[in-house]
Amino acid sequence: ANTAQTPSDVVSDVTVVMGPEALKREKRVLAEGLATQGECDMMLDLAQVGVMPGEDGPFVYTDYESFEGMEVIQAAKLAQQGVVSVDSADKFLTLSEKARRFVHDYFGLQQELFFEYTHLVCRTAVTDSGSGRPQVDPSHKVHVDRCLLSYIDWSCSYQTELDQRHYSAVMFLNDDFKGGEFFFAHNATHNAQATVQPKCGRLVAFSSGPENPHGVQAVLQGRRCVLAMWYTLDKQHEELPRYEAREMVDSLLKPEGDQTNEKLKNEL
Ligand SMILES: O=C(O)CCC(=O)C(=O)O
Ligand SMILES: [Fe+2]
Repeated sequence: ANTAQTPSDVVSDVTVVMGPEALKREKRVLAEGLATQGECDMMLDLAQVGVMPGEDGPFVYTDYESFEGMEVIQAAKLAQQGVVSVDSADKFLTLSEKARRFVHDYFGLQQELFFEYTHLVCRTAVTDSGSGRPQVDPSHKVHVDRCLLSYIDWSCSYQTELDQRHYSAVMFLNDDFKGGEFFFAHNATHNAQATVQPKCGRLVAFSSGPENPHGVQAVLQGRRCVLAMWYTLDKQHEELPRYEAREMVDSLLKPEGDQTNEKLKNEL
């Protein structure tokens, strides 16, 4: 089994717990240690305050869950407004950056790997759904991140708004909910081929193409939050608002003392 230490020097506290053998395919990895409990709690607090209703359409839609997500720029703006802590917006950026570096190093990429989209996402079970939920009603149907998967012949059609996605990663933030397992699917069925239990600091990463159909089992109780990330090798599709978010957060993080000194200098 691929249980070797991470090849990454940069992300040294991360351990690979499942490789291609256990996960049944190349270009799949499960790692732990991407975030501490304290860091997960900060992300959960951020999600609690600021997640906006999602507009993610039919793939995530089920009547039995609500789906909400927040982008890094939204977190930075909320920090600026004093609605969320600057530290949590900063953590959103640094945790996702840590994940990106791990994915880049683990898959041995020679080229730079850019963020394409970063999303803090929660799926919450409707509390009064009772036993009405259909037997097969996943939180997120089997899909491929890079193309549109046909449920008739399992072919993948490439669409301009998706096909720049080259790698995907999901950092789990909590486990206090029922259901919500992540799974890789067999190519031509919805059945799980390898299942991953969400847990704070755990990261599943994979190449985004048709070799990696995957989904999320129904969240039956509680709220499941993750940091979902898509990366691209194509700089043209880089997630530019990250730079703006980083600048905003950096200026908010500047110690008070510095500003006072600036003021003093100006007054002298
Ligand atoms: O939340 C997860 O575990 C995976 C979500 C996912 O596959 C997606 O949003 O594309
Ligand atoms: Fe996905």
